[in-house]
Amino acid sequence: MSENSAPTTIHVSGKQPSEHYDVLVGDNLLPQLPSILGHRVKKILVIHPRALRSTGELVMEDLRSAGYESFSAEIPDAEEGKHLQVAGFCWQVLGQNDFTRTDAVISVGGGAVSDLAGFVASTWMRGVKVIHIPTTLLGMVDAAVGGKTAINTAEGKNLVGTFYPPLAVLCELGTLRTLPENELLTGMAEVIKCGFIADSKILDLIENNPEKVRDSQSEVVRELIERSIRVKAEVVSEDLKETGRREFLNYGHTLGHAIEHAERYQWRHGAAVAVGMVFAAELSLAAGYLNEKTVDRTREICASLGLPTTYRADKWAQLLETMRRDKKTRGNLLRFVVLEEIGKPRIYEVPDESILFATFQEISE
Ligand SMILES: NC(=O)c1ccc[n+]([C@@H]2O[C@H](COP(=O)([O-])OP(=O)(O)OC[C@H]3O[C@@H](n4cnc5c(N)ncnc54)[C@H](O)[C@@H]3O)[C@@H](O)[C@H]2O)c1
Ligand SMILES: O=C(O)C(=O)C[C@@H](O)[C@H](O)[C@H](O)COP(=O)(O)O
Ligand SMILES: [Zn+2]
Repeated sequence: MSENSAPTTIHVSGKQPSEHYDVLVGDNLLPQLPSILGHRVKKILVIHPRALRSTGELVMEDLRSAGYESFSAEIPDAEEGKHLQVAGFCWQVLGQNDFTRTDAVISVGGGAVSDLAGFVASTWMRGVKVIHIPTTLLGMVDAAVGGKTAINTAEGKNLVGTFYPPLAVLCELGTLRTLPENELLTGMAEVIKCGFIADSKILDLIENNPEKVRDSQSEVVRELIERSIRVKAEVVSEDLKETGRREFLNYGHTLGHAIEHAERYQWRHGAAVAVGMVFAAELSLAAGYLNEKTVDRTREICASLGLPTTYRADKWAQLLETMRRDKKTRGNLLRFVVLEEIGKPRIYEVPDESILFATFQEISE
């Protein structure tokens, strides 16, 4: 793919002016930062993990040459970064450097970084601007878009957070060059999710391009990124605060988050979501909505990318306990996103927990 191909702009809208922003996908997007930030911003905190130190420095150099005062906060890697203490460290850096309400935060990293940085920006002085520069596939197609921010607590994943739309999202495709293959493939789980809940062309593209789908710089991966962002942008533009349709983006996540918690976050989010999607497809079948062919397709497409499709049988009691704290739960009522058919998700209110256990037998080893 040419490094100079024109960027694609996908607009996210909302009820308030602050809920409108662009997601840019392409190469050499950093020069656009000053026009996005505007002239009132003076100081910028760049939040990144150690693995993205050199990319963070590049961003800071660009900002300095554009006249901004820039600072960095290097945070622990991956899920270790989504902790209250890490947010506290970032608030300290903002405080010690006299950041005011007109200053800004930029995240450089995967979904763990944009979740944490978004949370920090939304709470510092009750909200300063944030721009996300996602450097993983998963960050580009999902985490950096849509305004959900989060940290974990001992009891579960993403239990504390805010809805806080960014000022912009810059998906620099070149940053994916250094992404390990496992990160690219686990990110594909969220792409597959978009395929099942909204855009079946995504599934065709993955099935028909087994090699290109593993090449982060291929046209196929770019198309998958853009299609997935469009799915997410469309949903969150209508329902930022998850009062309805946004719950569909949680397909595969009820069990997925419980697996991440059971594994003490040693599994990647996308890997856990892959198992969660197979479970959700089986539950859709057990509930009488979905056909067996689509369940098989779910298993096959995940397996074709090396994503897990089964989980430990002995963990059921722990998983069920954690799922009771899922954000879709209402009182004692567990609620799952299921499919009627591809592109037609719906909510299933679990009438009797025995159906969950029976479904788990279909995916446990
Ligand atoms: N807010 C949302 O809407 C939303 C949506 C989906 C997922 N999430 C969250 O996102 C997180 C998962 O995101 P993720 O899969 O990006 O994981 P991650 O942020 O943990 O990054 C995965 C790994 O890739 C490394 N990395 C990142 N970019 C790299 C690059 N360009 N080159 C080399 N290494 C690189 C990171 O250092 C890390 O070790 C989870 O915490 C999940 O809950 C949030
Ligand atoms: O954006 C959303 O809404 C999603 O559900 C997207 C998910 O892929 C993502 O993992 C999200 O962080 C899960 O949110 P949560 O509310 O279940 O914590
Ligand atoms: Zn997710």
